[in-house]
Amino acid sequence: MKRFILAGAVGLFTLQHISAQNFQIQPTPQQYVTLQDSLEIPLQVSLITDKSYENLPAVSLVENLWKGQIKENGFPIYLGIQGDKLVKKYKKNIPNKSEGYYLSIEKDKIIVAGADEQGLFYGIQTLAQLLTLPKLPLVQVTDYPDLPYRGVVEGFYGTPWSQDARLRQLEFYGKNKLNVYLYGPKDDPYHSTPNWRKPYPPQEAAQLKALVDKAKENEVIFYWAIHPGQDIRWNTEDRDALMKKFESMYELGVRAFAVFFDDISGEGTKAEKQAELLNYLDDNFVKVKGDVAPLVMCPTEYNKSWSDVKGGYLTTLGDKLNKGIQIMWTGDRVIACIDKPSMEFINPLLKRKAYIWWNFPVSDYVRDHLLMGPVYGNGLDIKDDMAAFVSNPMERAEASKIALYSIADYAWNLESYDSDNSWKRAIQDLMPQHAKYLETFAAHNSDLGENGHGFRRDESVALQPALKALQESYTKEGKIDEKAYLEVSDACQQIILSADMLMASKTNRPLIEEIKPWLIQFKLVGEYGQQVLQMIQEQATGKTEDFKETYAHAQALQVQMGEVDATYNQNPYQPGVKSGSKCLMPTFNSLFEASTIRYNQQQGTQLDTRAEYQPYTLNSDVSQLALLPVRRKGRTGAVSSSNEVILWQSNGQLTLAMDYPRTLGNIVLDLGTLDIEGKFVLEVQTADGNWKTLELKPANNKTLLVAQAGSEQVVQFRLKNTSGTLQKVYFKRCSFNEL
Ligand SMILES: OCC1=N[C@H]2[C@@H](O1)O[C@H](CO)[C@@H](O)[C@@H]2O
Repeated sequence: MKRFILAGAVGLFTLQHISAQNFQIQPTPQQYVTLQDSLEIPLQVSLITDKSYENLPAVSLVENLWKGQIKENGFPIYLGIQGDKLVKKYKKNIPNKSEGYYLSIEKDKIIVAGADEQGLFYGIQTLAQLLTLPKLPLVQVTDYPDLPYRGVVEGFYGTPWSQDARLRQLEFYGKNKLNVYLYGPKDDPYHSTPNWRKPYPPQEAAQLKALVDKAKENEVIFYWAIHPGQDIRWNTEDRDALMKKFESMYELGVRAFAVFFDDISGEGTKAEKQAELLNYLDDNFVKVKGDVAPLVMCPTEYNKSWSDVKGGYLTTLGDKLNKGIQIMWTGDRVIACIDKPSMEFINPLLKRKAYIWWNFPVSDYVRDHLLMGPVYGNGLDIKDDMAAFVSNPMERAEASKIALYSIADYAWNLESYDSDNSWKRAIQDLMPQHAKYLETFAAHNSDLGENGHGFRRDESVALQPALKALQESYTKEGKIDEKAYLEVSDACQQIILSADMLMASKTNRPLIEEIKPWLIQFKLVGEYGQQVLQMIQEQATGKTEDFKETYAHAQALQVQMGEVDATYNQNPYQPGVKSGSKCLMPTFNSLFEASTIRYNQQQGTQLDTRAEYQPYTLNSDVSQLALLPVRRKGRTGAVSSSNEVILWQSNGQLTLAMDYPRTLGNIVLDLGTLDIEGKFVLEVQTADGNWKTLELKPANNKTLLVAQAGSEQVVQFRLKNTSGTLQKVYFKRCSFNEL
């Protein structure tokens, strides 16, 4: 951010943190100048503004800030928009940028002048933030966004956000200067196949109307998206059905529309047809209505790893789609940070700036993890390369706000973005009373764990050196690094304290309710860490009589963690509750095992040394399957499912190997189709090394297939594409149970 030091008649304007708390305006403004002075917050104000602004969101916002204290002879606040007589003399101060504003707080008046009505609204939002300080600092803020569209696409798989969660989100977007919300929850049947052709029933329609109104109040463009591709027919009947659906949404007040063609297969994936349909909508709906925002579309090839440039899908869209239509892009992979090379690849193909759909903090492919860490990894030098930056969040709306706060910060002012500083402010904003505790929780609940996309995040960053030192000194030499020991021990205390304080918090209950399973687990992780620290201490100092009980206590905590993981959040994809899974738990488990091994050696005992054990190993030469994690719960094993279409090459295979021969019961598959005859073969290798084919039978009225593994012990099983050609299937389920 550019800050100015101006010396002038009224003395040196110097920069200072406006108040002790290192207060910062959010998002970080392009320029602000603070004077060496402040004023008491005016108790009564008078609004001087053009008559026609009465119903503007900006004016309602000011009226809310001084509820009932708007009086004729109050402290004057001038509200204007570039071109008004009222703010004529500030003409040169108002940035010539859409959504820009100039805010000046002076001894005898406040001026808020917007480049447009959105800018005026944002100037008031900034004023609202300054009003949270004890006194109003004298400032001059000249501000505007780097990107024209910034916001959220509710585009994840899983439980759609509730009405209340969405209303809170829209308020949050207003406060953080995010101006776009794209409504596209995959599991809303009226958004996607098969009911996209039907109008919303009255209750849902009323709820959507309420969202549209709330969005308007917060200067957020409410995009309603449709996801017709899985069963759309390229004929006038479906085209008219789509127009009719758009019309019904327009009746509800929707003035911005999107068409998503992601994660589909078959007829709907044809670029020429997609372009033809969108141009038709553009010419016959958007342009006819005149008050509708530019169309946004999500392509089927929405990331580089899936695009076949020579195949021409992207260039067809780039060449044929009307120039005003925005085209979304998730980057080099489904889940990837966005940088200059990514933009240099896609923009020439689309012949326009890509509209970035950033798949973070979405967690619908790692549903047992929370993504509460800092937002980092996107380029700070690409503000002129993107048409938009919208985030696809977690199905947990409140928990997503840590990331969304920073995404707002990044997208408004890329060059000044500082991920760690922004993350801390996001946490402070979400839970002012318990920021310290929420920061402890968020710091250790940020990585995704192993996943099919291979996307990872830092976790437990501040504690990593101590964890590493403790683990190395003990596992290698049986010695205890005292400094590291104390640091980890304090951290475990902090973890337990934070979990308890957050679970009992009276503020932000919606957030606490969302993350409660993870808070329960987090506390157990802290307690487990304490017991493991005691185990290595007792083993190293020869306190053998205590070791056995501490060991038993640690095991009891392992059992409880297993039960939490088996009880909460039991979705069919990545069930359970993982916490501290990248650094804390692996370290504690390795110390548990190492101290038990040493104890057994010392005492000649046979205590079970396994902390948590994974007997199944996945191997695959199908790239979208190769990294999928395998989970074991009790006697059931399951490969994590994928949301997208799998390009399964001919002879491609997936194998699941056992650590030693085991007797399996059923093997259950769901490839999104029953038509696998002559396409896929399932075989098992028995302990004698022979392979035998298993018969897969439909198991329900959908696409589930089941095979009996037989009574012999199995070393591995394998699913192979024997069709001789590429197969496009889903990978919704691959699970098995041990007898
Ligand atoms: O259009 C981009 C896109 N569509 C899918 C895909 O990204 O992966 C996301 C993360 O799994 C998922 O939430 C989304 O619905």
